[in-house]
Amino acid sequence: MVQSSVLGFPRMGANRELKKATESYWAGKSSVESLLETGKTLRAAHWKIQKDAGVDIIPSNDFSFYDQVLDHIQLFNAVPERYTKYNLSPLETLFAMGRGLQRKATDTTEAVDVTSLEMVKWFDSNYHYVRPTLQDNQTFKLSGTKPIDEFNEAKELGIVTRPVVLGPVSFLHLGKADRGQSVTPIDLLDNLLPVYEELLTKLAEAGAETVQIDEPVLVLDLPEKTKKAFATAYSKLGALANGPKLVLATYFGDIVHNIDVVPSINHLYGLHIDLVRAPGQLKDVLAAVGEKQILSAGVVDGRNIWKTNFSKAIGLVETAVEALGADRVIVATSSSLLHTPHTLASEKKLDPEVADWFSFATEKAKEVAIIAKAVTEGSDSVAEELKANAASVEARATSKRTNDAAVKDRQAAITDADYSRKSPFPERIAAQSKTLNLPKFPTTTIGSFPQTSEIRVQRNKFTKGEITAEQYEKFIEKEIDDVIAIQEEIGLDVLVHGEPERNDMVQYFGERLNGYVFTTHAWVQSYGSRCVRPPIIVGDISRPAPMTVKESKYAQSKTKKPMKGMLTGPVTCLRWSFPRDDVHQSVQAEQLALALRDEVIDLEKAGIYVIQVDEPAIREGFPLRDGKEREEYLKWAVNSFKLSTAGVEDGTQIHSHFCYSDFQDMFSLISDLDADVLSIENSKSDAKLLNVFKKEEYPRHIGPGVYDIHSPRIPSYEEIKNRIEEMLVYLKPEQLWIDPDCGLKTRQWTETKPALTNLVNAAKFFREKYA
Ligand SMILES: CN1c2c(nc(N)[nH]c2=O)NC[C@@H]1CNc1ccc(C(=O)N[C@@H](CCC(=O)N[C@@H](CCC(=O)N[C@@H](CCC(=O)O)C(=O)O)C(=O)O)C(=O)O)cc1
Ligand SMILES: N[C@@H](CCS)C(=O)O
Ligand SMILES: [Zn+2]
Repeated sequence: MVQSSVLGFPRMGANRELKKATESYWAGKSSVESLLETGKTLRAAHWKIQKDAGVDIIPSNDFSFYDQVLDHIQLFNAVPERYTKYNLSPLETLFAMGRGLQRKATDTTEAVDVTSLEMVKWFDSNYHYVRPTLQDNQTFKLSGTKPIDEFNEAKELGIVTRPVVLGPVSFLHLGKADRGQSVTPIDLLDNLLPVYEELLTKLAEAGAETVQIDEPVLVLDLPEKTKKAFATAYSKLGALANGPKLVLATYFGDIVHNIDVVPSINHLYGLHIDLVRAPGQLKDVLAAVGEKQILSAGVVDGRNIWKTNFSKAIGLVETAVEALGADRVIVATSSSLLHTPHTLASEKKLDPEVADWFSFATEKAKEVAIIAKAVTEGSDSVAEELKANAASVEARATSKRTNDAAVKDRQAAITDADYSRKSPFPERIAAQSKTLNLPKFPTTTIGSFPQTSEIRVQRNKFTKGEITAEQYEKFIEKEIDDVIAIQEEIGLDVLVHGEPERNDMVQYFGERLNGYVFTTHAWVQSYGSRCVRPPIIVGDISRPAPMTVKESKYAQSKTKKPMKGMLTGPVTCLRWSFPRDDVHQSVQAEQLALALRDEVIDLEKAGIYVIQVDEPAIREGFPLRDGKEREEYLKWAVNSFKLSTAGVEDGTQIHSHFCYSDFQDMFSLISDLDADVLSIENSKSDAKLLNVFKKEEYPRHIGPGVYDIHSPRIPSYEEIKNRIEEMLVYLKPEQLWIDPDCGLKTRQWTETKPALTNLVNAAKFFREKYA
């Protein structure tokens, strides 16, 4: 019999209960017991959803109060000493690593001041994990029981789950040496394996027959040493006297380039592959799996919201069954469903025509069960479901909503000249110096200011029709007035309007563009307690009207300082939406670029002479593996940015922003964007990363973020000054801008004002030093 399985379920809850409980606990408004109880309730609810959907193999330990990789850091006692020295509780330590902790001394406790660990993109997704940060003399110890406790918790509810554990090779490969340390993480494998042996044995003792061990790094280009580590690790973990059966899970790509690793793991019970992202790997993998090994076929997309095409999925599964037999095939989600929203049932406002095309986590759980049944018992056993699915797939393929001839005509008329600014950078910056008249070390922020609960409440009232458009507009104008006054008081040079009118930097644009639909409840975790509600691209994209001009123009009218217009770039709009799967991403990016080009030109016409086009997702879109796909991506991603920005005069300054600094393998892309000013994340990474800008003699302006905005802690004046000093080793004073490393929407004003005051004072120090 073909079984069905889910690799992981979203943990926030249908109404983001986990986010609300966590933030309430952080704010001191509710107890730790109440937070733990919410976690328990959600886990039970999610197991039940999957059981009711008919899923045979249900995961546990996919839940986390912050991030699953961070859980493993704590589970293996790989917590740096700067966190353990405060004797915090395990949960407090977890959150301190995730988001930093700054706490004044009390009568009974000492003061705490510690920054967070680095947070990085989970492969090419908009989910962020906390990076294992390792020491030269790193030791590991099993120091917790979370996977076992959660397995037992489900068992008590009558559900025998398959625990999910991040594999040792991925844990180490995704980690890094701590600042000042030089360890190559994979060299720590021998130290780490005994901890896995103990953990797996304990899981088996608790009754876990099978464990899903995630090794997603197998889809990457791996150094030889890392590839060999698979054999070392799994010859031990797959042969434990009393260990569980292991299903090694890979996702987000194919493993064909690492197929020589497969023989070293084909004594394991099973192997999971992502057949949504890489259906072409099936043949090679079938030929390489072990004689008795199970293949878990990931045919239901864990990364997007489109209904599975049953006919295609069944075809793939049947190919596997023909080769291996029904008992050796599992129908699965392609990856964890963490990246999909909870349930389509919450969407009461979606047009039924398009709602019928979607499937969220709860519906996807049903899909794996239906596909498994179709293959096991024959299509007659699920005839109704197959018929409805085929009708839905056909309706989408032929819908008028997907095609707009005017958009296609405009794309066809694009010329080479549309991609280039009028003059090269030296002439542009000379013109910009005249229009903008900025000091050395100009200061700015990245766009958003705190999204206070007042802002959210007013927006919510407006959405529900409880206040009029005029009342809402007045409220937004007042917010803009306030942030301008604050920025002028602090002494920033290039101001922003603060983005109070935006729910999210992508959703906001999605709601204003043709070709998109948006949801009311389809939240997806981005990091920690933060969630996004990606809009959905269903058809060709165009801009019916200006999207940001009113607010930017208003803001500029309220200050003599330059006001920066603020847009989200085409690649980021694409990647942080749920994209179409029937049209290449480059086509969708080009359509977005044309819409944004019109917006950029309209902003300039309205008197906005600094325009930032954010492209934080351009890095995560970079294909995971070296090769042709990367070359193609570099071309279309750069072109779409240039198409959106190149329509302005020389004196208009184009900024771009990326909240990461991992440039080594894509410096050409950064440079080719031809933005006048770049602001990048640099606060958590080693300033040496800037070396690439020095080495490549980067000619334009750059603002490497001087502090980490993801943490509530306030950076001191000295700290920022030291950071700038470090940057000046790599960058010329005349090219350096001073800014935080991302927008301030997630921060409180009590954190923002002192942090920016310290930032401006630090810039003034260098202005005098280099006067
Ligand atoms: C910069 N980043 C972003 C990423 N992706 C995006 N799509 N957007 C980003 O900004 N990726 C990388 C980084 C880091 N990631 C994030 C992700 C999310 C946030 C964030 O602050 N999220 C907010 C939600 C933002 C939002 O859409 N808010 C809406 C709805 C607010 C709401 O909850 N309303 C309530 C009712 C109102 C009330 O009474 O309070 C409700 O619906 O129940 C809005 O503002 O209108 C979050 O809170 O998680 C930051 C960085
Ligand atoms: N302008 C956006 C960029 C975030 S990446 C903001 O400030 O929130
Ligand atoms: Zn950012």
